Amino acid sequence: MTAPPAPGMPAPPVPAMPSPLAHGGAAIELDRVSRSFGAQIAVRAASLHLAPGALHAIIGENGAGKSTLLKLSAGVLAPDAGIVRVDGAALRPATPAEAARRGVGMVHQHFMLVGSFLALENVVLGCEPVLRGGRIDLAGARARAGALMQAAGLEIPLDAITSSLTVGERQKLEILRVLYRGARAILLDEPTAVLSPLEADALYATLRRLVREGHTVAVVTHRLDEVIRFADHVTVMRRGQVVLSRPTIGWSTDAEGELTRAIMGGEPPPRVERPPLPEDAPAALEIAGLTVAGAGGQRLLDGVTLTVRAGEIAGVAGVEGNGQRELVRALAGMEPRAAGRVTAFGVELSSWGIAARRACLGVVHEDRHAEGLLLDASVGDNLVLGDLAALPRGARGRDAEAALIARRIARFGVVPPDPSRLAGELSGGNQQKIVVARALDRVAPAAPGPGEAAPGPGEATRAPRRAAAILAQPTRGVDVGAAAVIHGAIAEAARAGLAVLVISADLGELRRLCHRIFVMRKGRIVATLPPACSDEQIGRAMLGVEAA
Ligand SMILES: Nc1ncnc2c1ncn2[C@@H]1O[C@H](COP(=O)(O)OP(=O)(O)OP(=O)(O)O)[C@@H](O)[C@H]1O
Repeated sequence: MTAPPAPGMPAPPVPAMPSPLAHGGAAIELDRVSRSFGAQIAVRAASLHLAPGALHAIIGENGAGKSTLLKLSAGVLAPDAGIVRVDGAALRPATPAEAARRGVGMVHQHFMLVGSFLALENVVLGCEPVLRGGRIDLAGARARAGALMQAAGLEIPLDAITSSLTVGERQKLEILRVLYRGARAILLDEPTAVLSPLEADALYATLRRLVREGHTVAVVTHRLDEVIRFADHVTVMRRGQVVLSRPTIGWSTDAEGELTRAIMGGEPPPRVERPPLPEDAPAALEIAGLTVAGAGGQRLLDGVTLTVRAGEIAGVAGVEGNGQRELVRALAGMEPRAAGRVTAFGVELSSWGIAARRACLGVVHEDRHAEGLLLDASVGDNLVLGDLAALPRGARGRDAEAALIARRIARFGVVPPDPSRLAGELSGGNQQKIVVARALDRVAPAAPGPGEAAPGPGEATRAPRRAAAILAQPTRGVDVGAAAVIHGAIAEAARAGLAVLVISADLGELRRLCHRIFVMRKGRIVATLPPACSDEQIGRAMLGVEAA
């Protein structure tokens, strides 16, 4: 046993514990790498060096080839031409297993976790430590995972069922999985798209810590403020090519403008502002006492009461998992356990079937894969899903359908503009454009379709008419240009007399677009704030913290 230091004597230095993180970083080099999918060239002769000890940001328009570039770096895809090298040696075979063996791990845009497993089981899945006799050494795995969490600054309840974790926790779990496999290079595809600003800051704190340990970190993102605040090096891709790769120091004072111009190859689009709200605008969407009980009887949505007027854009802010998903599902008629009243221009929706509800509300759910798209169906089919029966009788048929699809593709700039492609083959941002195009163009077409009349506020109707757009995370994963198009369409919907409810983790988006911001916490509306409020005010309401 060591004797305690004598009074007044300095304590002897504590020997530094070796970090449980794998040592050093893996240098990844892409040397004139190309990759096509059929006739589509996703990455074209791209060269890039991802150096250890630095955080690299990869940015660019939707469909520019960023995810493909990351997958090539992690052996998920093999290049058609060119070479991927890890620590100077070619990555052969180009498989995820070989990349992992060489210290490269990837966290995908859509998580790859088994929901019914414990978090710890997901950490060891595929590389389970086995005791003599064949039993899995969960105690050993827990100790190793715990040490890694501490070293990387991650907090994850390892004994929780994975499906009960928040999105932020699942994201951390994916990172822990990669570290557990000894990764020295971590490549993350749009990791912050699903995170609140606070969670995103915490993620970058972890990534910066890994960089300090000498790891290589690369992040694909659409959020330019993150690039400016956290990245050491930025690479811009356009149409499959690397068009710029440079350190982030030395930008002019307008770094965001410079990055936007590099991404778009031209001037950024003008910002969309909220349209004026007429003083006498009538109530269009009224929600009274909307409640959703969970399977265990707990209230996921707890008596939500709010009114959105015709022409108003109302925002909903909140830490993810505080009832936002249930609110959207209940409004869409998808929550059998929902109780309460929802009326559209005075007509109670529960008395109408799902088709009538769909004609009256355009809804975008937060998880486009689970609730928005048929990935194995064509882009065209996805763009008009649920709409064809609602077309006026004289306007049905193949030509009308093709015209509707073409209009939606053009209006929202879906790339490639080919209705026959499978939705699952489009880049994430272009998939997002499809779900937003379908919802918004249904209730607020750019120009009224054949036989359609634009909704005007006020008059009494027998059946519910187009009344509202409910949009959860409408610009998640889309580039600057596409976000401007979507914001423009939201403003048009409001000008056409619809009530618009935007649920978003992007507070800047809410403050710019909305006339009022509701804050949700534990299934309730806990505050209603003006758009001029600060992030701090919204943050305090989100967390239930009283003002000092
Ligand atoms: N599995 C696939 N099959 C067919 N085409 C694909 C496939 N994966 C990607 N592509 C195409 O390759 C191009 C680049 O896609 P990628 O996902 O790399 O873009 P991205 O820059 O990551 O876009 P986003 O920001 O929207 O996620 C797109 O045109 C896309 O449609």
